[in-house]
Amino acid sequence: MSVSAEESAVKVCVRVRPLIEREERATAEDSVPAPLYWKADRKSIHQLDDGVTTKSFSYDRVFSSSETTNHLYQDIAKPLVVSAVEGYNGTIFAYGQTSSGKTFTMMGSKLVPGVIPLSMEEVFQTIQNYPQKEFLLGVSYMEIYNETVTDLLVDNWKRKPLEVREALNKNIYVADLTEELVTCLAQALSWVFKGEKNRHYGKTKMNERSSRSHTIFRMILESREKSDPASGDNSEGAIIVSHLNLVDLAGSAQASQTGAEGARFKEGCNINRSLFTLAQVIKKLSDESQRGFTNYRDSKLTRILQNSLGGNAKTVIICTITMAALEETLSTLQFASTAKKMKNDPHVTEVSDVSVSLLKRYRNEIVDLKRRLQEVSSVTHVTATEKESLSQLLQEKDQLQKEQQDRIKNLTKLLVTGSSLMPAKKIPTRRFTWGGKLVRLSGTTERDVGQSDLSFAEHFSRKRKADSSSMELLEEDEECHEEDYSFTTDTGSVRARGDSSDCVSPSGSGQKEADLERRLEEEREEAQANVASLEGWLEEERGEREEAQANVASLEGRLEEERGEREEAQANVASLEGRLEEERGEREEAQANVASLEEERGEAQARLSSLQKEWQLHLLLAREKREAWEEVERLEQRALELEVQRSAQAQEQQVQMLELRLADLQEQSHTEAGPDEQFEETIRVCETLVSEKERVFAERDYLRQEMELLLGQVSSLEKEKGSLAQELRDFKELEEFKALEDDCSDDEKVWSCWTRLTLPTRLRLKHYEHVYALNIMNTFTP
Ligand SMILES: Nc1ncnc2c1ncn2[C@@H]1O[C@H](COP(=O)(O)OP(=O)(O)OP(=O)(O)O)[C@@H](O)[C@H]1O
Repeated sequence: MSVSAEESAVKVCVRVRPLIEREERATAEDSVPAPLYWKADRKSIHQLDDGVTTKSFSYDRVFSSSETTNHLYQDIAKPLVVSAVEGYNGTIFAYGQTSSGKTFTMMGSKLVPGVIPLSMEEVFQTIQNYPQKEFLLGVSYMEIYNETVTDLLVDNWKRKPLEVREALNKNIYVADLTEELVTCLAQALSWVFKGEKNRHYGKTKMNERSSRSHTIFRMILESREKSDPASGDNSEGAIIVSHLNLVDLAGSAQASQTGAEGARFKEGCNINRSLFTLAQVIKKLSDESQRGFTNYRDSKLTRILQNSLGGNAKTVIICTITMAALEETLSTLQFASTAKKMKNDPHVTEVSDVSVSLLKRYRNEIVDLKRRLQEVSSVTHVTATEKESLSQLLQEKDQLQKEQQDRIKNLTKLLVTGSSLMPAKKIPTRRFTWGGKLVRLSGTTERDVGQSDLSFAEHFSRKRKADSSSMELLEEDEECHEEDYSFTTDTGSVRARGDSSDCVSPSGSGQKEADLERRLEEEREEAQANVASLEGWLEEERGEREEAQANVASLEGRLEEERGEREEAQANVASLEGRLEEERGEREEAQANVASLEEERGEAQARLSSLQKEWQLHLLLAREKREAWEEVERLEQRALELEVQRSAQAQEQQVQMLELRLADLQEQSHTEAGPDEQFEETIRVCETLVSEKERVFAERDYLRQEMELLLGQVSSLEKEKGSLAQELRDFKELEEFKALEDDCSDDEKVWSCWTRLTLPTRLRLKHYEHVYALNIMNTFTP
């Protein structure tokens, strides 16, 4: 049966988790409202940046934080569960960062049941809609922890790593995984809870109870059109086998966020690695242009879910997010968008091979036992005396009858039908609590792939070896058929026959002896017939043994093959080790290179710091020089002023002296000399005064010249200072250029620096035939 394109597409929905206490608390500490990076509507999610939408993603459905798990289940999971009952393989898995609500969605709690318990309930309810069909249901629960697959339905002390194998028909199966048969919801749930208890949880900074492993809860459903084994009808109708996988993935997280150390850190690495492989596989499958080989082998998770990723299954992905994370939510949404492009090829799988279907084998066995029971029941009419002689035979017969009846009852009860799940009626039908004991089938996964060749006798001997603790767990639940879940097992279709063996026929006394002899004769014949039939059985058994030996031989062949594979794997390991060795060598070389580069860097840094010191010194000297020049200028100015002052004072003193002299002379001339002498004296004084005045003027001119000379000197010093400052700048640029040339391999950068150099610096560089400058000139200058 093929399905529409819509059904073959993988359905992807997003569930938004409400803010949890940790996020609220962080907000309260900052006393600012939690930053919400996202906004959601019914079908899409938008990224917000300051209230403005920057990116949008669309999915089949987006569940807001106010929508319940039941909403989600009804909308997206229920159709898949119903189609699993109809015979399609189905997988639902939850993906998202740690603490985003995957386990809450898949497992839920007592008050808010998750997708797994809701699906179990749905399976048993849906079966009631198919009264013409009979079902055989099994459950398994496995965990992938640190890349090791283990069985969650066995007790801790018995748990061992399980191997993932590929059957001849290419189906992937987990060898030796327990598959428990269930006949009612309570039983199924009890296995879910048992597995849940055995699962690995741990505390991290992000989640008080973080799943540290991926888990896959699987229900195996076998169904076929109903036939009545009691009536001997053993029509060979096809059997449909489907798997319903309910997967709770561990969450991705950065070690820094979770505060993971030691074992938690290792778990985190393995989780991230397998999620990365899952994302890679999905990416490959969603890219139409990349058709071809998909490597599912890089992680156990993708290998086990191979069928659900681009294969024969309907798949639903639930991505869980929180509005209070940006990066992690973005990465989950990107994963979801990629997964949406993936296509599967779901179809109903029918099996006709008896060895593959447990249901078929049970049916055949029931019919066979019925036939044998009828044969044994054909012994009738025995007298009281015969009873005595044949009591032993009768006991054996009764025992055989009882065993076969019990067995028919047990096998019939394992078949789940719509009527067997009907709510209990008031009419006094005979009810069984479930079979008394659990039938436990270790290694039944082999039947999935047509590998098992166990006879029913083996199954029942295994039943006796069943784990007593598991049985105790279930025995309580068996009682809940009526009270808790209103499911009951109707055994009306199974009736024990042959109870008429107690009937005794009356006989006449005359013929008694003759009758007795006749009957003894008949009995002897019958006994002979029984012996013959026993011999026949023996023959059959011999045949079976031979068949078993053939199976052993074929198993040995497989063992041989596996040995070959192991050797190949060992060779691969050796070659990988070789590569590892090479890589180690390369790493060491790279480390040596890094060390030498480090050394060079150290040297360069030392040079740089010495250059910086030199440069500082240079600056200091330049400053001192500048200050010295300023001081010289100031002193010269001062000297000039003093000189002018001094000469002015000297002139003033001379004038004063001359005036005094003149006054003396005038006084002398009044007292001592006559008019002629006085006149002569006056003339002399005047002449002295004139000559004195000329001398003073000459001196003034001399001083003026001196000052001009000094001013000339000052301006030349000014010029010299300017050229020194320019030289300093050039020197600095030169140093910068040299440093850039040493450190930089980027021509463009060097060129841009070159263009910023002043012309004298460029000329100087050219003048010194600086290698790089010349190169640059040749490369860039037109
Ligand atoms: N839809 C929801 N409504 C209310 N509380 C929720 C919801 N989803 C998750 N939570 C709460 O958030 C916390 C983390 O959820 P849960 O353990 O399911 O996350 P997880 O994704 O499975 O984390 P991990 O990957 O670490 O196992 C739990 O306390 C859970 O009760």
